[in-house]
Amino acid sequence: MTVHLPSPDSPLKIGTRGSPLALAQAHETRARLMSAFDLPEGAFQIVVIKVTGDAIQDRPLKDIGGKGLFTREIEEDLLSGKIDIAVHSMKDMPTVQPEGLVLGTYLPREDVRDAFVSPRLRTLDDLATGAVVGTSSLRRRAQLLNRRPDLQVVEFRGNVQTRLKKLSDGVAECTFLATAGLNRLKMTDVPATPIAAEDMLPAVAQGAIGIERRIGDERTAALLDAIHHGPTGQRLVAERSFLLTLDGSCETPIAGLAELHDGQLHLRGEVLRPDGSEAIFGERRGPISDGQRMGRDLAEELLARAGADFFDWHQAS
Ligand SMILES: NCc1[nH]cc(CCC(=O)O)c1CC(=O)O
Repeated sequence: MTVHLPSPDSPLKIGTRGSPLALAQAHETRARLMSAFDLPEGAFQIVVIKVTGDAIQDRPLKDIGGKGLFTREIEEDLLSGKIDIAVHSMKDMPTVQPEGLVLGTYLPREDVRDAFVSPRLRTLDDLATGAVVGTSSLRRRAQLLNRRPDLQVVEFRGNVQTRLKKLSDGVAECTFLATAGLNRLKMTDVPATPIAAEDMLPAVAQGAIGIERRIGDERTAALLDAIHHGPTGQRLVAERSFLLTLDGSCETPIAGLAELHDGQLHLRGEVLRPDGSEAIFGERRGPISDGQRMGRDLAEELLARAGADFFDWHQAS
């Protein structure tokens, strides 16, 4: 099939949020497309889309709309044709896309691990009894409190600089960031140490960039085919199937990680009570092509072990 290539006269419009990480991811996507088809930069137009979530920095995400909040407006521009592709952090993406859109192209995954960020300390074990830690992530909060019920968790939002300033001001002893974000932003001077997945299982799809397009836009489909990273796709199929079956609202602390070893898929998953009082972990190993079934199967196991009242708390408020 001949690919109808974009050109400066008919550029491919790449939609993205305006945060430094989102821009870095859009630039990486453009660079991969340029080299796959030997195209000039002018064949692409990066369109920055202002989204509500970025403008609201002072309230917890879950209070202003949660997952989907950062993507809904971008998806509207994709559907209307203002942009041709949307580049996303897969961690922030709902498991189901709006009618008319497909999200199935992935760039090679970055480091999946969370990072322990502190100007003074190196690891979780360095935290004194009762130490104050900063995070707004329900998952990280629950995982931390599960291991260390003595810790005090305070809300921490904002960009990396804001958070580092809060740490140096003594607001908290440490915070947590995805290592992938730090790497993609080349923030080598941030005092961050990766945390093993065994100690803090990452969020589903952490470190993965996904590219969304309109169904039926065959020119774009052919372009994206050339930069798709198959192994990342196989891992994400299992992780997102796990998440879909758990029907995780943004208020349920969920972690999940699929890895490929010796031609096999290894999927680990965890659900927690928000206060960390209980964590339920499970895993599966199987053929790579069984990822979707394994994700569903593991989620069903965790749901059964959790029991009906495990998720009740979030209807109470
Ligand atoms: N929820 C925000 C978000 N979405 C993606 C990343 C980092 C990059 C990634 O995981 O792909 C982050 C920041 C963080 O968790 O530190």
